[in-house]
Amino acid sequence: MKQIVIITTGGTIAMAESKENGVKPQDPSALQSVLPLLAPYAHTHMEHLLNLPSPHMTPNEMYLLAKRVAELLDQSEIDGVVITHGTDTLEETAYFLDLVIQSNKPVVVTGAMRSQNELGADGPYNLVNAVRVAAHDQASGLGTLVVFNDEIHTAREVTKTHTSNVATFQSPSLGPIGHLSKKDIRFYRKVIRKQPLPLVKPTAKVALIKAAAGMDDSMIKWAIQQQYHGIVIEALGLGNLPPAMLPGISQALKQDIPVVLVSRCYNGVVQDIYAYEGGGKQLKEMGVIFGGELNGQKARIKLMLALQLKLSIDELQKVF
Ligand SMILES: NC(=O)C[C@H](N)C(=O)O
Repeated sequence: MKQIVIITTGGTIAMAESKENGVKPQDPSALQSVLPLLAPYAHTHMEHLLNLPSPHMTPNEMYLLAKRVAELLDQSEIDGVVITHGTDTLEETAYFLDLVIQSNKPVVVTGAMRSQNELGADGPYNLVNAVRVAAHDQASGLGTLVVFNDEIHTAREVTKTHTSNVATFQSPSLGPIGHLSKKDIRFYRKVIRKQPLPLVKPTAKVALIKAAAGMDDSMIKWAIQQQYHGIVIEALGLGNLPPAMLPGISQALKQDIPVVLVSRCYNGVVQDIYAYEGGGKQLKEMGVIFGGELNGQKARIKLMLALQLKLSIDELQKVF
């Protein structure tokens, strides 16, 4: 039987609801009540690393978590790691791990939409499924996975799509890479992993700005004044911006602040196709980095990590 370590970090899966006080964190040891349910699938051990609502997670906690995951996976007797996490920033932590963990052993992130004492609590079920996936031979070499509501998603593609539904995690462009049924687990496609980035403490400040009709460059200029080290812009459609945002972008680039462009559309990649003012062609010529299929919050995590490498704009474009 495989040996899987479960690291708890907080989130609704570690919370309970009271009628007077709403949903709040609990003693994380309550999660250990799930351990007997895991016995048919793997030998498990639980470590309580953090007990945070996931809006309190920062890149520093992501780094501490990644270091612990890497340390555990280096041990030959450990076959995989499962992490329980709040769902609000789960995709950011999962993607952070995906970018920095070198090991091919399974890393699976899960959580819950309903806390421990709510009707239909999904935490225990998701945790059992996460351990089932982490103990599965085909889960190796796929990067960090997110297991939720009977589905297996890659950290690169998955995003939280619903404020409350238990089917909140979706991979809009490509769908899940696998499904769990009562009897088995099916994987449907392979994953092409990129070269991992170094596991370093991310100290760079990266702003995330969403474009909208009629916006100007005041937020970009504010980010420059506040000495942000990088800026991610969620652009319109295929990768286009209102012209009034461009002077701020030029200023950022002149001051060697990289600007990464992704789309506010949740499907597809950004490309330099449109040739009108503010269109992708002009942005590319200015030196804006195109962030492919990533959403804004993930491009921000990647830029934070990539900035530590002190790369040129051209080299940064290759990383993206
Ligand atoms: N379902 C959840 O876990 C949401 C919670 N607010 C969190 O992210 O910690």
